[in-house]
Amino acid sequence: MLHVSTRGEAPALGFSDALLAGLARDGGLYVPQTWPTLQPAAIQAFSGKSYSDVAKAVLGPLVDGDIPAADLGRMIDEAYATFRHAATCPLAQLGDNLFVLELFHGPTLAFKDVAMQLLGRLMDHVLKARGARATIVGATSGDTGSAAVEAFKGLEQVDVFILYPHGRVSDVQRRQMTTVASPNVHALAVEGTFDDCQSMVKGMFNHARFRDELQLSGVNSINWARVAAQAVYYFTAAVSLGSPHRPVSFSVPTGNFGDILAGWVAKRMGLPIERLMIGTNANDILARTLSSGSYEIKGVRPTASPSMDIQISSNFERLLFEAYGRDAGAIRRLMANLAQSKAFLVDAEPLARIRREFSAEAVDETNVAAEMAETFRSTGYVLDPHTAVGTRAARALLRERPEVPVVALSTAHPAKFPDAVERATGIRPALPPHMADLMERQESFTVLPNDQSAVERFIRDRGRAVRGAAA
Ligand SMILES: Cc1ncc(COP(=O)(O)O)c(C=O)c1O
Ligand SMILES: N[C@@H](CCOP(=O)(O)O)C(=O)O
Repeated sequence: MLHVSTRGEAPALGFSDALLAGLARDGGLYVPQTWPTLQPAAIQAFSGKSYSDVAKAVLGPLVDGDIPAADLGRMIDEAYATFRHAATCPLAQLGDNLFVLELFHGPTLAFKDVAMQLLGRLMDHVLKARGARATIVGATSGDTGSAAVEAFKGLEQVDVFILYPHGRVSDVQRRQMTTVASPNVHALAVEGTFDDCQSMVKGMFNHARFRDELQLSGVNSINWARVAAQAVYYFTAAVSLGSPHRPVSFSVPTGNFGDILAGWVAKRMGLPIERLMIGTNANDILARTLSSGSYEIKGVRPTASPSMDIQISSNFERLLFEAYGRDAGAIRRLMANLAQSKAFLVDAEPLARIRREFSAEAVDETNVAAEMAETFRSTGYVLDPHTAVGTRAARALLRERPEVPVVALSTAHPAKFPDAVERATGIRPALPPHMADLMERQESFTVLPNDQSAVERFIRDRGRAVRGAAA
């Protein structure tokens, strides 16, 4: 199976090449040329299976033999053996037809581990098979970075550079990135926002000489393999609630749109998902876009859910590509408008298509705190502030269709955001034992200006120094 770019001007690539490429050479994002589908009987057969076995069945047709099935299966088993829960991603019930899908039982306590534990193994496997090396650059608002550092630390084939917004991630998130004493891992505190970090990463991919010289690779959800791996938990959750015979809706705390796009992919592959609810925090660009059709960047506001303090939702481009009937020219036009005037207008027909499958709800800071407090008071369950956006938005779906179960994705463990959780609930959640000494560990990071050439210079010098030392 080949993968095509949403902008239509980059070479079509197989799964392994798309995995290493990250961003397409025309600035677009890779998607499979066609969507494989799973028949209802195959989906029903997931009932009672382990998370790893469902992952093999869902990812098999997406990888399509590009990595031998036995190797893929072994890497899937190893990736999910790192999770601390027997079900990998268990469901908990908060109320009538309201469920939370706990995606935070991996090593760094956020949903990113689900894909990243596999991605690290896949990349290492492909690079070793080719006798190649890669320089991974990633932008993070806190969680992708920690998951990437954990998944790639100590690997011989890669140097990892993670850009995060200086002073805008939680202490736990920062320390997860800055206390890993591994020579191939570099935490870069950029004097800017997450959006600045993300556009610098995209800028590096679009700088052909730098990209080729350093053999750049990406671990953000611009990398198709990230989204593919995240589609799996929609299947496990829906099947445990009676799918494919019973439709289920999902509510997803959303920033870069990768997680909810994975739900759309699961639906495209045959999972009967009724609605996909985009939950945003006060950075509500996607909620505004769904209601008005106008995607308009207004500047980021810091919130209690910092990982979602994002304006440029990269993966929305993949949805637009589908909503425009895979018209890459239309996507190039929208993205050129975005680059030029920080806005674009979604045309009426594609907007209607998006609205047929997606709803959106913006949850402001008062309601995020109220959701954490009320949920704790009524159920004893402690939500992290990102998950609270998802459950609050889920309640809006339930008001419309109380008979359809809604699964809110729980994207982070509350201990990653102890200050916000304590303010809302009075409870200060403890870190799990494997991270108990996190606050005492020695930190190492470099502060860099919000300037692509300065960051490129650092990466070029440091990558070379590391490779020199290893030689
Ligand atoms: C804890 C948490 N929740 C939600 C999100 C939003 O997910 P996405 O960027 O895939 O929309 C993020 C960041 O990606 C996150 O770290
Ligand atoms: N919230 C994310 C932002 C990056 O998202 P990604 O899914 O595209 O990697 C983070 O925690 O870094």
